[in-house]
Amino acid sequence: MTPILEFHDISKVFFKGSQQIHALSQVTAEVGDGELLAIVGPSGCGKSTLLNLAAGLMKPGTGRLLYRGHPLTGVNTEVAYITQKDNLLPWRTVEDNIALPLGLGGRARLGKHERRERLARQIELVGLSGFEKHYPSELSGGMRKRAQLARSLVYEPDVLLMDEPFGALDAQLKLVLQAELLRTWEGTGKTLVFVTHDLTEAISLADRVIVMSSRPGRIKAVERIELPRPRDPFTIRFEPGFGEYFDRLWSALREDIHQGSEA
Ligand SMILES: Nc1ncnc2c1ncn2[C@@H]1O[C@H](COP(=O)(O)OP(=O)(O)OP(=O)(O)O)[C@@H](O)[C@H]1O
Repeated sequence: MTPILEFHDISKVFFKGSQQIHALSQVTAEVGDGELLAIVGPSGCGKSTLLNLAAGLMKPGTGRLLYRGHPLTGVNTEVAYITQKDNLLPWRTVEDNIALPLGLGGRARLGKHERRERLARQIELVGLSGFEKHYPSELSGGMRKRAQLARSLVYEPDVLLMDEPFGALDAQLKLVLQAELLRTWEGTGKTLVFVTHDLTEAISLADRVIVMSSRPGRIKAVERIELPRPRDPFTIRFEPGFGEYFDRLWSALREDIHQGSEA
């Protein structure tokens, strides 16, 4: 596995007035090029902080962070980041929201025709055809997530970071969107880092699952998920082996959930 992201002995402390918050402690981990990595852990253990570091939105306190073998300095323009917050622009239509990254220049600078084609392809891929002219307030929660996903994928980033993208959705819709995400990702060779509280979701989607301890977040366990692909999130939980993965990961997670959770 060639690493695309490398966290070497990373610690991160936040200062809030006189208070110090030790978010991460000596985290060493790699994300393989083309891998789907899930990160689980109790609330407040530093999962979003890890994604913020990977996106170059903040710097590690100590330790080294490499992207494709080079130290990351500044914002990482090779990644797309779906944060927990829904940040669709309310005054733009679905189509204009999704097209936003295409207007930002860099390698996304495309001709008019290619731009229109790529936009239409992406809208179709996430099942939003017919809703191009709608505003975010006119969409359901699931549709807004789809629009966010399309906006992140439209400029074809090498790495997609997703912070609990389906956390607030009902169980059925979550399964539908997991299936769509897998269909969109499988076979692309792109890297996906996915933070979730849901162990079943982590096992269903990921090549590897990292379990973090309660704050300060450390890597507590790493499990390679050898379930076959393509996967169907509706049925994969009934595959032989799924239960064993669940039991092992849950026993790593359980004690920290009870003692350290802020939820
Ligand atoms: N900018 C900041 N300033 C101060 N403290 C912060 C900042 N960002 C994060 N923290 C603190 O660092 C800790 C880790 O936060 P982080 O958001 O990474 O956790 P998380 O595992 O993603 O949590 P959750 O699962 O609840 O989203 C928390 O205690 C949080 O309050």
